[in-house]
Amino acid sequence: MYCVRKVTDNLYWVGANEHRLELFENIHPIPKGVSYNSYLLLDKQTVLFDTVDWAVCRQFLENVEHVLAGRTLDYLVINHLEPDHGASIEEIILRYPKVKIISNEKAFMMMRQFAFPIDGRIEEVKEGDTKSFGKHTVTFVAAPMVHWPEVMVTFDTTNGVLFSADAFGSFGALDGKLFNDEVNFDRDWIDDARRYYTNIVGKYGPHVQSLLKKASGIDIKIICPLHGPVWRSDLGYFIDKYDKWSRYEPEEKGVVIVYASMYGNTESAATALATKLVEQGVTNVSMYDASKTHVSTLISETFRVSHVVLASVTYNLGIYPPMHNYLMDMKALNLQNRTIAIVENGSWACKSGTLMQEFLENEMKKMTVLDDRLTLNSAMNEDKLPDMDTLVDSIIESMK
Ligand SMILES: Cc1cc2nc3c(=O)[nH]c(=O)nc-3n(C[C@H](O)[C@H](O)[C@H](O)COP(=O)(O)O)c2cc1C
Repeated sequence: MYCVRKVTDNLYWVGANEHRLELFENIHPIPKGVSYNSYLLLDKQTVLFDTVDWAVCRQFLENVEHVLAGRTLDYLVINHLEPDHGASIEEIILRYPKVKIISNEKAFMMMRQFAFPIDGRIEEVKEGDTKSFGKHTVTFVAAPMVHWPEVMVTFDTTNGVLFSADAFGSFGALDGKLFNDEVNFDRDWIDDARRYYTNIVGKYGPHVQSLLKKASGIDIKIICPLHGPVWRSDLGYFIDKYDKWSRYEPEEKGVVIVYASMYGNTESAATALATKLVEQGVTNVSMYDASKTHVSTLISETFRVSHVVLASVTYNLGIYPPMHNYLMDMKALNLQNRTIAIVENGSWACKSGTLMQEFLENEMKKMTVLDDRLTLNSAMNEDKLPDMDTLVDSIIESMK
């Protein structure tokens, strides 16, 4: 059965939802699923904007056929070639053999690498080019590394619709809803949207900044991303989040405590520290076990707040592996501009604190490590209470 939604006059969502996939990009858990969005414009000519992942191709083809209602497909615009959007290109070509594909040089190069039969049907565009399909005229805007190097976004100057590729996307299946005003985004979607942005696009903050700069010069009315809700109201809310995330600015003053503990003593110290912070009025505190929390959530939470406490045991003279993995991921995603407090534990040769500090200061950018480190020898005992109090004071002072 087809399942489509009207976005605005002559424009339809023909994407599909995925509920069975465990791991997006075979890394990131998506318990709430994901949508692969594709949009079909019925103008004098018919234009499809991007395709979908192979897993939902059947549903997608049914949707396209339904909206076309007997018409043929004239154009396919590819803003982003990554296989979760480009995998169904060949199927579209097979069904609509006269279709012409509009994209840029890099995307066509990749289409050939992926062995799509595109020759004889390509129309190459570059930054600033325009194309009219009848009533609608679109402009193509390069957005390199707003996830992959070939990415572009397409702006419909006739109705203010921005086909934004992976920008402004979210994890989460739509399940009948389509628009941001049909969901409670701030309650039900923002955490997944943040986890999507920070883990998928987070590394490319400066590139997102340059896209935002270009976008600020155009009158956008509707944002059609390739995943998650379509934005037709309150655009500033989400643009502001993107601006903060891509500048590596925290959204909130708050503390995330990430602890790594084998026998519970470091965890117990982390809980005592959290309690003292809350008692002193810092209530925006969250705690995560590095062993049990997927690193994509740790990353997302670290982007959210201003302060992070890293509490780790020493493990064979090193940092405990899940904590080390989290630090490596932070570095890979270019995360910066946070204040870090360190709690270390060791039963005979405590090394984790110094190693974490060296990593933060030497391998990452603009990380402020507080001087007052808390060092535990196996467990948090009464004699360490003054050191913990000093660390708590230091965190609170740095939040002012
Ligand atoms: C496999 C293993 C390796 C460890 N290696 C070290 C080490 O190299 N140096 C050290 O001081 N403590 C080491 N420890 C002790 C821990 O760092 C920590 O003090 C102890 O596990 C208590 O903390 P916890 O209850 O939070 O796990 C090791 C513990 C385990 C189980």
